[in-house]
Amino acid sequence: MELNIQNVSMTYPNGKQALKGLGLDLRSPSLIGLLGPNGAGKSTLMKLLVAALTPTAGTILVDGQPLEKAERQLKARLGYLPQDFGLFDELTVTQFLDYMAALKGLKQPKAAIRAVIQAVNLEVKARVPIRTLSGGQRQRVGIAQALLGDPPFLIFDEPTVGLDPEERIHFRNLFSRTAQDRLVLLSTHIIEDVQSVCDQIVVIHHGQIRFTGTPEQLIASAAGHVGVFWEKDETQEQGLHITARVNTSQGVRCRAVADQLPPYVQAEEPTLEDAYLYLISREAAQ
Ligand SMILES: Nc1ncnc2c1ncn2[C@@H]1O[C@H](COP(=O)(O)OP(=O)(O)OP(=O)(O)O)[C@@H](O)[C@H]1O
Repeated sequence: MELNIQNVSMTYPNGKQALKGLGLDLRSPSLIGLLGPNGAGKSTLMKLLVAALTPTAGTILVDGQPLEKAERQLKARLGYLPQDFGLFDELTVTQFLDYMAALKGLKQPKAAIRAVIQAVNLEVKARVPIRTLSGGQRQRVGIAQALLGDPPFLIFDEPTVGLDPEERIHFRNLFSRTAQDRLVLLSTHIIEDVQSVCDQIVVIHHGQIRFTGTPEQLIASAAGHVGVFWEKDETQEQGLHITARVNTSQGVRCRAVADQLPPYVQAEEPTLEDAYLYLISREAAQ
């Protein structure tokens, strides 16, 4: 499965330009992490990819065919978890998935439902009403419906928002297993979500793509731009973007990113989070 996004722009009817001349090629198998601050344009891009919105300029190709012509084929091969996903609270998990299976036109709904309930580890909740589930369990139902029918292309928009760390780890493992033979696009602003599982990262900011590559490449791009120092006075922060500050018994220890580190900052190996913050802070400064 291959998606080519060519010079795509999206301006909402109120005049807000959410995406500006985006270009991106996505190919399976891959687990792609789409990172960006709030309002960067991540959800807009995902809505374009599932044909819930039409771009105001540019082209999206699905296996070489324009999306508007391939829309039906795309939807038949797509599992989508939108950011605001409404569940039918009075239905049980199984009843809801049965309904979704019917919408998807699945031939063997029972076996498919059993498989996805197992995949998201919700066997014990299969027969209880959705209204009784915790936030994490509801999110698992959302993921289960996206997985129904084993689609080769999956889009998850902020799937781990509101989950506790243990649930997030469970999801990461699930995504990584899922992506072995598919194209999975995962949008998030939680770096740990992409760090351990994504083979590709796309950073989007102010409606434009600022980086595409592997996590290692993003980390390498920040080498020499990350460091730590003991804060003596606040003027030291000038020209730096402080990413962490810890009060210790010996004083305040700061971590910072900058184009050029001043002599009192001791360089450190960047983490993925440092590299992401460095990229975003540079954009903000421009
Ligand atoms: N229906 C809409 N009408 C007008 N403007 C919109 C609409 N939807 C989104 N926007 C604006 O477009 C920009 C991009 O929004 P989008 O939801 O795609 O960002 P995002 O990266 O998904 O952010 P978040 O992480 O907060 O969900 C924002 O400035 C947002 O306010």
